[in-house]
Amino acid sequence: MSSAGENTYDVIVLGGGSTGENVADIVVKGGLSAVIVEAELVGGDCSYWACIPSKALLRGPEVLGEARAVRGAKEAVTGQLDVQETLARRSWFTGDGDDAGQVKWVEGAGIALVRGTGRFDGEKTVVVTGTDGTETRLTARHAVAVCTGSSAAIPPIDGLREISPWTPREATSVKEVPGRLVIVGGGVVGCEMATAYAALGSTVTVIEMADRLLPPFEPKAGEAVAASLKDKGVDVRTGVAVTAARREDGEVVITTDSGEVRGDEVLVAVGRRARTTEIGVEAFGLEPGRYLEVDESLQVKGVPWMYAVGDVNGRKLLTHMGKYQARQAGAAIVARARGEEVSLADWSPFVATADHVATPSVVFTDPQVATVGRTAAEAEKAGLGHRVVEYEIGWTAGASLFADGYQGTAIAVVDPDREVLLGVTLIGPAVGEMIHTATVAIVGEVPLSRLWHAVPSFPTMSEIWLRLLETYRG
Ligand SMILES: Cc1cc2nc3c(=O)[nH]c(=O)nc-3n(C[C@H](O)[C@H](O)[C@H](O)COP(=O)(O)OP(=O)(O)OC[C@H]3O[C@@H](n4cnc5c(N)ncnc54)[C@H](O)[C@@H]3O)c2cc1C
Ligand SMILES: NC(=O)c1ccc[n+]([C@@H]2O[C@H](COP(=O)([O-])OP(=O)(O)OC[C@H]3O[C@@H](n4cnc5c(N)ncnc54)[C@H](O)[C@@H]3O)[C@@H](O)[C@H]2O)c1
Repeated sequence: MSSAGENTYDVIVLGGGSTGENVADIVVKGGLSAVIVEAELVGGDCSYWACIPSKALLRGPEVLGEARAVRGAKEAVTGQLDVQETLARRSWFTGDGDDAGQVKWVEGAGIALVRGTGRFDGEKTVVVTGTDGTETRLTARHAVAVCTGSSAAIPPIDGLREISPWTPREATSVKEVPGRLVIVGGGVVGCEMATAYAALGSTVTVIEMADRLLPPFEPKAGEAVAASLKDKGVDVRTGVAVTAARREDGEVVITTDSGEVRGDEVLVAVGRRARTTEIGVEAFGLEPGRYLEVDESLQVKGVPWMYAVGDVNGRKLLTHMGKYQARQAGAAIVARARGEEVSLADWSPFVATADHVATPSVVFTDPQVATVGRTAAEAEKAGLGHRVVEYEIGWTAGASLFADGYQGTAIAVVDPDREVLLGVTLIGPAVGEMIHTATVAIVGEVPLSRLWHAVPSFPTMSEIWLRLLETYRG
């Protein structure tokens, strides 16, 4: 191996996904120098194999569904989804795997980039091995931010790994739609991909081991998504365990505790694993393959110069939360480099408090599921006093204008002592754009008595806020 370079930066960012890019940007804006080490594509999973391509695949069917739900417009929708154009639009968004645009952004932001696979080689030191075997040794003056993300988990099911199942990467970068797709896992990826592939023309089977789809969400969310998937011809099997998998005459055969399912491909969507297996964290007493445990400023416990930000710490596996953590960790790194005090109190500029109490997410199924904060079950588990308020979104004038026969539910979990929101779930078409209102109310701990003065415009779906408050008052 040759040694191509020896470089010192204030901060090394290991992994140039959406999280790593943001850590580097914040520390450079704070006056420090930073280098990003990236093994694959700058931009990471979100840009090429996750959020962006999956949402691009889902948007066309969603638009058609919205048009078909309005009398007068639906008569104009006489054709079917154009599958090739849908795939082409998806590929346009991912740049067909070319990260030149993001590299340009990195350069413009004043961040150095070293391509290759990084591994710790001593305190604050990372050795990067390029594809040609060249090694570059990088040293950090202040911090190394581990932003290596997560990869698809493959459960230890007899024969499954051997049949090279699809992971979300294959599902989101598909060039040819399979006739029959079996999806193992009815969580967020499973439900979104079932929605997309049903629209793209596949015959889809979803196998979920829990007793409902989207288990961590309010039960009505999984029920509504299951009903809609079934309407679209998807075979939804809940409470079913997969016991074995094999390929037979070009087919995949998935054996479950209640019979066999056959398909052309199988997508495994049962969650994620931390990408910490081969980065040398064992040298610092950390366990490879596990999520890195951090304090509220995203500093790795027991290793003060190391930060773990984004998916790799396992706190919230969402792009926007990784980027939020990046802003907080970046601010903490800059402050500590200046010798300034870093407050770990809730909501300080250096901590990721929203991870615990106000994480929003939108599942882009039909109907959409938009949530923030705690579900009723989570409030119960945390021992928090709570009252649940529900209202049918379709009863608002805004929703009834948005779609004929609009079906949807709003669920608010309220702290009855402080009279503030603990959590909100919205289930229905286009609710994703409404959830930020709830995020602001929860982060701001806005009392319901004050929220009463936040008057929603008529006739918009936001009228749901007034209805929820009226229902709470009784
Ligand atoms: C199908 C799917 C759809 C999703 N949709 C959404 C969505 O709509 N909204 C949302 O908020 N979230 C979504 N997510 C989750 C989201 O993709 C992740 O939370 C996000 O990508 C995490 O970003 P990250 O930067 O922490 O990790 P990553 O994006 O995984 O980036 C980590 C980077 O580190 C690099 N790396 C790893 N190891 C090394 C090493 N040793 N040396 C150098 N580089 C290394 C990798 O190559 C990678 O580029 C989705 C996930 C999936 C699977
Ligand atoms: N729109 C979004 O924001 C979005 C979209 C996709 C993914 N994501 C993120 O990516 C993460 C990973 O998504 P995911 O769907 O892979 O994980 P997930 O944790 O959301 O769902 C995995 C599902 O698989 C089930 N399961 C586990 N083992 C199984 C088995 N052996 N057989 C059958 N079912 C099994 C679980 O019960 C669970 O319902 C999500 O938690 C989310 O944070 C977000």
